[in-house]
Amino acid sequence: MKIERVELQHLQMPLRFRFETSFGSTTMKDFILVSVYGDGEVGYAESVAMPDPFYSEETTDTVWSILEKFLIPRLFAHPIESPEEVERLFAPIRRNNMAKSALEGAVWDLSCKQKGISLAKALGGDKKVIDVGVSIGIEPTVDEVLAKVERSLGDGYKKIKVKIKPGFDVQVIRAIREKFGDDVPLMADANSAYTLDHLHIMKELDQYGLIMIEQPLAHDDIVDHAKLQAEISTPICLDESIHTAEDARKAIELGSCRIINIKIGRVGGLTEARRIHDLCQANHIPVWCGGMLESGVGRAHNIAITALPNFTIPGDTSAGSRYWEEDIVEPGVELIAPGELAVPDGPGIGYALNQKAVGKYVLRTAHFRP
Ligand SMILES: O=C(O)CCC(=O)c1ccccc1C(=O)O
Ligand SMILES: [Mg+2]
Repeated sequence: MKIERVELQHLQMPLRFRFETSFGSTTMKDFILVSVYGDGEVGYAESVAMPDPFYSEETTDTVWSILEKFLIPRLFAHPIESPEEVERLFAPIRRNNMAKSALEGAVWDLSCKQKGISLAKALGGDKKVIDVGVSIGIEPTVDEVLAKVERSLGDGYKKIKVKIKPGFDVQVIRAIREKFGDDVPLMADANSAYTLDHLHIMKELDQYGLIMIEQPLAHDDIVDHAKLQAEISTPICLDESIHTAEDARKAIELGSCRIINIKIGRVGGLTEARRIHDLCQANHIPVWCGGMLESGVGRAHNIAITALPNFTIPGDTSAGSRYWEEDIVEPGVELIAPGELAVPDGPGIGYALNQKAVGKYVLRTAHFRP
């Protein structure tokens, strides 16, 4: 593969809403856009690390640093035939999965554009349309959550995920069930806010027919999750605890979850994301694609991986206009029917960059050549 240069851009985009989870709240999306150039084409991807190390240990600045000091030099130093080889190239560097994923994803996009095939197809996905859901943050009041649920159901979203934390959990779920009924495909995401001491709350939540409870316990745990799963009938879904296919294998063996949320950035790239997908498929564990408030670039990558067959549960990749006044891709990532996104069939991610918008949001840029 011909790789001539790499560009890093640190972007800051204002969100249309304040997004709160059990670990913090944000009104600004801060990320690194990676562009890899070769043979007249450009591949794009974005890093999903946040400015603060609250969801994971990585931050926007650690991603920049690891890319600059280690990953980009390794990519330049070792010729590769295909994007599948990038993972092995980066393997000596421990963790830093979001940094790895940002560069690996841009190489995947570049490779697809050089070959003239879509990223979804290159990964082995053949869906033309994917079902998607929304992720609703913690709000100052239950009524504000209800208003967002109502709007999301109106847009036809196929899964409603609400964030919970101790003190803002059972009453939210109960209110949603009372107002919208038992048929709403509903789930809760705790972002590791609970321990086994909260078993009584988990047993209460267990009464509401949730599709799943996402990451109730510690971010680095799979043992207590197995104990909890044995106590409740609602499937547990792991997010923060799964960084590799090996993590997924162990969690499945232990019975720590019945569903896995795959985030390309959290697992270090598209190659590992697909490996986890395949492992889960072989073990009858359904998967779905999580979101990290991505710009259109990250959203396009999420759509491509969701085209794989074992992504049977609607993910968090909702329309770009929910998040942005002006996105950095053209056309915008928008619903083609209620709760449905199209899988582009153009080369690579299938969306073009809106350079004028990028120019509006960029804080710093750096260029790298072999
Ligand atoms: O709308 C989205 O992109 C999903 C948002 C979301 O749930 C999330 C956003 C940032 C960090 C962690 C999570 C999560 O899934 O836990
Ligand atoms: Mg989550």
